[in-house]
Parts: sequence; structure tokens; C-alpha cells
Amino acid sequence: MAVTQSDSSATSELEDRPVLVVDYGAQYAQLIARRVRDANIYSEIVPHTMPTEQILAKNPAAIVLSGGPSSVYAEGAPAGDRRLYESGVPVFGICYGFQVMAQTLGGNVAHTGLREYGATDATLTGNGVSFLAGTPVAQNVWMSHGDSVTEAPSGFEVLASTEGAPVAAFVNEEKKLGGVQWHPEVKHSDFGQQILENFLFNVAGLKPTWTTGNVIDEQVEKIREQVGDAKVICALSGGVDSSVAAALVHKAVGDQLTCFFIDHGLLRDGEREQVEQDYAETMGIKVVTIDESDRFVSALEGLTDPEDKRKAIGREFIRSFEDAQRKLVAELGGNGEDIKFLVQGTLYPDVVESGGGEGAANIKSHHNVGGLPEDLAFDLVEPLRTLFKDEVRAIGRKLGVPEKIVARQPFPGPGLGIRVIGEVTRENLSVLRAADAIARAELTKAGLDNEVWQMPVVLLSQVRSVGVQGDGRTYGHPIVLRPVSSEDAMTADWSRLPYDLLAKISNRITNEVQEVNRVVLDVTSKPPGTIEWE
Ligand SMILES: Nc1ncnc2c1ncn2[C@@H]1O[C@H](COP(=O)(O)OP(=O)(O)OP(=O)(O)O)[C@@H](O)[C@H]1O
Ligand SMILES: O=c1[nH]c(=O)c2[nH+]cn([C@@H]3O[C@H](COP(=O)(O)O)[C@@H](O)[C@H]3O)c2[nH]1
Ligand SMILES: NC(=O)CC[C@H](N)C(=O)O
Ligand SMILES: [Mg+2]
Repeated sequence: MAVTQSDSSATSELEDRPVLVVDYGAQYAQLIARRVRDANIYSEIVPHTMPTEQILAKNPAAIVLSGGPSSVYAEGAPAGDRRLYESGVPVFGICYGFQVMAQTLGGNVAHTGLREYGATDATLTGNGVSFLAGTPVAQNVWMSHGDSVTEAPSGFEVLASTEGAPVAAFVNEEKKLGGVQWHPEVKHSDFGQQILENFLFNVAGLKPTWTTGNVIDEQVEKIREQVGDAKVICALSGGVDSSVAAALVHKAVGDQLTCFFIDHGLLRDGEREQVEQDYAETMGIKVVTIDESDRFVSALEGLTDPEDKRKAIGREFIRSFEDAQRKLVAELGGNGEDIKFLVQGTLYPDVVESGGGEGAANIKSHHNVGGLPEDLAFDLVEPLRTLFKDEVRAIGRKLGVPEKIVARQPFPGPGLGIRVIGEVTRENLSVLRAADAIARAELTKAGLDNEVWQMPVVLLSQVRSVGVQGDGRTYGHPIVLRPVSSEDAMTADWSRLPYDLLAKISNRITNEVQEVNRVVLDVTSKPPGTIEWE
């Protein structure tokens, strides 16, 4: 396959020494890890329930403590551990993390009655600006707190204050400990990235040596270690994540890999042919297509609850891979035990939304994480599990995965199954498929494919409305257009597509798809909506 050599500058020191983000149940833990990686330093998240000795055993280069919903003085709140701060590892606290550091080291945290949410003016104080170096004396920061540090621990210098937080940032340079009350990880904090980098580079003394090339080298090594010379199968959808996962595994173990693309009958118009063609043309990886549409459509019969549908789809995916595994084993003349590794292109958002983050709620069971059956017999190989889509795209480009695949808009594994609201039947699928094909064709024609993150087209099969067509009454179904813009699918906004384009799509769908007499536009951001409707 067309693979370029990645940097081989990964050293075992880097590989062994991540910056650990301790997650206190934050909304933004994954964003913090992401910002650290943006600073070219490898980062991973660990739960706050992990014992200190286990955290330190991971040999972290530095630790960042996240925010969290608790109050440090409340009963049962996640507690700090002095040993963490006395270990010599640099620690940076954010919001709850800042408060817990203050409390543990003898400072004071109180409910002052002065809450701050959203944009807040901060003023730098003190002589040495430390990790606030290079940022203006008055700056806009993003806050989200009800408690405040009222007294810094002794030996700490206060670096900034706001109206509601007299101690809004502090540092002990010598001990390499510091923190802020605000959220430097969100884009709305004006100098957030710079502040994090100042701490990591200047206070903690780290070097920005991690790149996507390092991920490639590290993952290739890990994959080799995990699978040895065993055969491996990959769940390949033709999407960005599984293509990049397949390219990584292929780089690691070459022809030990066979990819299976499941046609579950929930694909879009022309998708199967497109995937087969793209792979044959560009990737040079063996891909076997399996037609399983009967299996999936019958498993979905009678189901209308989104979670039931997702779980059924997750289960049938695995059953399909088990069949594929048996066939491959028979072909190779071995026994079933020989192939136990299944590669999936799972990303971090799939994991958090499935409730896999520390204390994170289950929003929806992604088929490849929360939708997996309990009796899963495969050992999963998921080299992208801690990453976000744009990071995965960068890795894909570095591996030489063609732009056509890397730049593709995401399409969920459960496919049209979660875009038919109500029961999934062959009839409903064919209505949705026709409407979706029109919407996609017009978006492409308007040259806007790269402007939108993705545009789900949704059929409300349980809703009917009255219309008039050809002077006659119709009683048809609505189609919803859900174009969104996003950076990482964690948050999203609805895309302001040109009215002419929307009019064209609406007109064509109602003219060409008989069962549809109404097209509506979803103008909800995420949150509160999610991107998909189920
Ligand atoms: N039709 C399919 N056949 C085989 N595996 C699939 C199929 N659809 C999804 N998968 C597996 O489920 C994983 C998660 O799907 P998901 O849609 O998140 O990723 P993707 O399709 O690889 O990328 P993208 O987000 O760009 O669509 C995939 O990476 C792949 O391993
Ligand atoms: O492979 C997948 N399996 C799933 O079960 C699944 N559910 C949602 N998605 C995709 O994930 C991103 C976030 O979607 P939501 O805002 O709807 O949660 C969007 O890009 C969705 O298309 C899925 N992908
Ligand atoms: N975002 C946070 O970490 C909040 C910390 C704490 N719950 C407070 O309200 O002050
Ligand atoms: Mg997909």
C-alpha cells in the first residue's frame, strides 16, 4: 500500500512518559488531553479513582488535574493525596483540580457565594508571572465555578485574580506545582493554549517532541506486541477511522491482516461499490465484502427504541465477524482459536458517549463500544481509542491514506438504521436512501462537502403530515436535514447552508421521493442535540 515512512524519532523515554490528565468527572477532560497533544506532548486520561501509586507507576512526565462537579469540602468528594504533590512530578490543577491542590497542601477553599460562569475578566498579580508570562495583565478567561480558593497554600505565589476568585492562579515554581481557577483548555479562554504550554515547557521543563509520527511508531510497536504472528481481522467500513486503523495494522503486521466490509443493508446508495472501488484503487489491502443485509434487517424487526436498535446492530456486527472468522479459518485450514484479534476504528468520542469516560453519562451506545455483546470472544485491537477525528486524519495523511478517504465525512457504523426514526424496514430504508442520495449529490454539486462536518438525512417514519401535490391531498413523511459543523464531534453547530441549496434539495426530494411531502432543517447545536437523531 501507499505508505510513507513515519518519523522514527520516538524514543522509549517519550513513549514511557505521558502527561496524565486526572479526570475528576470533568466535561472537558478529553479536551485537556487534546490540548496537551496539540503542544506536541503525549497525553492520556486516567480516572481520579486510580490510586496514587498506580498513577506514579505510569511514570508521568507531568500531571494535569481536571475540573469536576464536586465541591472539595463536600462529603464523598474526590480527595487529593499529598504524595502526588510530593513525588516531584510537576502538577497543574484546573478548576476542581486547582481547588483540590490548594486544599490538600494547606490552603483554603470556600463557597464564597460569588459564582462565575462563562467569560470573566482576570487580572495578573504578583511579580513573577511564571506560566502566565507573555499574556496581558488584563485578559478574558472562561470560568465555571461556585467555589473559590480563598488562601493559597504556603510557599505558593498568587498570579492572578478575578472579582469572584481572589486567588485565580498560583504557582510554586520550585516544586513545579501550579494551577488556575479557569479553563485554559476551552477555546474561549483567550490565552489558554499558551498558558498550558508555558507550564509544560517552562515550569515542568518538558520538550515538545511528540508528533503524529510518534503515534504511528508507538502503535505499530504495540500492535506487533499484541498480535505477534497471529492472523488479524479488521472491521472496515471505508470510513476514516477504520481505514487509518487498517493502515496502521497493515504497517505493523502486513499480510496477517484481512479486512471485512459488512454490507448490513443500512448503507447509503452506492456506498458498497464506492468502498470496494476506493480500496481496490488505492489501499492495496485485502478487503472482503460480506452481504449480511438479511441478518441485520430481521434483527431490527419490531424495534423502535434507539438503544435497542443500537444494541441489536452491535450484536449482529460481532456475529457477522464471527462468521467471517470461521470462513477465513476454514480457508486457511486452521482452527478457530487462530484468529482472535479484531481491529476496530474506535475513537475517543465513541468511548465517552458510550459512558466509558470516568463518571461520564451514557448518551448513546456506539455499536463498536457500548453496543458490543457481552459474550464477545474477540480481543480488540483499537489503536485510535484515545484520539479525536482530526488527529486521526493527520495520522492517516502521514501514513499515505488517500485524501479521498481521509477527508470523507463521518458515517456512523449503524448507518441508516439510526436515521430511520421508528422501525427499520426495507421500505423505510429505500425511502431514506433515495432522499439521502439527493441531499448528498446537491451538497457535492454546490462544492460544500468540505464546509460541513457531515449531514445526516433523517426519515421520521412515525410522523405524517398533510400536503398537497398535483392538486391532490398527500399524507406523507417528513425528511430532516441535519448539516453540522464540528471540530471533533464532541460539540457541533448547525451549518448555515445557502437557502438556494436548501430549496433545491427540498424541491428535488419532494418531487422525486414519493413518500416524502415535507423537508425540514434541524437548527439545533450539540449540546443540547446530538448529531444523529438516535
Ligand atoms: N459496514 C461496516 N463493516 C465493517 N466494519 C464496520 C462497518 N461500519 C463500521 N464498522 C466498524 O465500526 C467502527 C466505528 O465506526 P465509525 O463510523 O465510527 O468509524 P469509521 O466508519 O471507520 O469512520 P467514520 O467516522 O469516518 O465513518 C469502524 O471503525 C469499523 O471498525
Ligand atoms: O461508528 C459509529 N457508531 C455509532 O454507533 C455512532 N453513533 C454516532 N456516531 C457518529 O459519532 C459522531 C457523534 O454523533 P452524536 O452526536 O450523534 O453522538 C457523529 O459523527 C455520528 O455520525 C457513530 N459512529
Ligand atoms: N468546573 C469545576 O471544576 C467546578 C469545581 C467546583 N465544583 C466549583 O463549582 O467550584
Ligand atoms: Mg463510519
